[in-house]
Amino acid sequence: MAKTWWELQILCSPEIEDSVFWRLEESGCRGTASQKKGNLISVQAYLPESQAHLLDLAALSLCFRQDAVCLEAPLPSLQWKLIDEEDWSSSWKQHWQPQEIGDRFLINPSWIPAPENTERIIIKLDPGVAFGTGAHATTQLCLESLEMRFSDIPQSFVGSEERKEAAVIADIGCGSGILSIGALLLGAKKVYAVDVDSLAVNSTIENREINGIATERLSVAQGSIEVIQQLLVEPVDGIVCNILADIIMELVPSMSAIVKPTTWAIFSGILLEQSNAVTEVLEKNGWLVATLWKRKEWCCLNTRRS
Ligand SMILES: C[S@@+](CC[C@H](N)C(=O)[O-])C[C@H]1O[C@@H](n2cnc3c(N)ncnc32)[C@H](O)[C@@H]1O
Repeated sequence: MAKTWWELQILCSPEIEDSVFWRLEESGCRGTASQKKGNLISVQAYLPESQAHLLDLAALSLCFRQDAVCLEAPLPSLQWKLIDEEDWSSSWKQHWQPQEIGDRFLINPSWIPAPENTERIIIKLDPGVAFGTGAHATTQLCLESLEMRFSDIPQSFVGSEERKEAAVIADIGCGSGILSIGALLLGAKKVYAVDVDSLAVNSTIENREINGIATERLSVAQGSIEVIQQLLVEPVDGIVCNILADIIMELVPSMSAIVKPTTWAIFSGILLEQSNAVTEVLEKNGWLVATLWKRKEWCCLNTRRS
């Protein structure tokens, strides 16, 4: 049976854009994108009809309004309508534009010609319904951390074995595959990408093809760390894991099975107020938090084995 989606359109002030994204993410929305509309931000998101009733949408609208009141921002508006599967991707595509991230990346929607006169590394993406367009702070922090890992040795890592030798990487919660592809384009030798969501797995496979990456360099499978463990010949050199804090804390103990003494890891998807709890779990499991990078209310922990 054809799937139907709620198309949500939120018109809000820039101060609450991030909390709107956060609420949408928590509600299971996919394909979230935003664009400027005068002084306001228009945020578009999609939710499978089966996952939300009208009352849920009304509750979501109330949350947006409460957030705005807390932040003393103008009240946002939320409109919704039902659309068919065929319409949702074409509708969403109009709202997503190329975006520069960090010093080196340009995320280019696959249906827009990529610029030729750029020195940036171009990641071509059609995330479909998977998370990972690069619009979210948590993804940006990971891409920037990967840039750092693959750049010349920053002072703080002099003497360590981290950086370019870190060639085999695990991407846990790959979504659209944006981080896997970013790591490979920066010079990683091989990435093992996993996601519990089959739609994300399909999206990563599709984006692997769009970017002309050889199948053997990007292995994609449905599942989580246990799947990587089965596929691995030897421990990984690096891990990227952009999932919510609660899930990260659950997964950390089983990561020990895929690492070696020099493995580094980038953990993102963590709200600032959750960073202490995550750090505690990491330290108990043999990780040392080297740096905490923050953007808006999110943070990303750059770690290595202690
Ligand atoms: C926030 S998205 C990150 C997507 C992409 N890596 C990025 O950085 O934009 C988190 C992804 O983790 C997946 N996920 C959630 N729990 C997971 C688990 N236990 N193991 C593997 N993947 C998981 C979700 O399906 C989702 O695609």
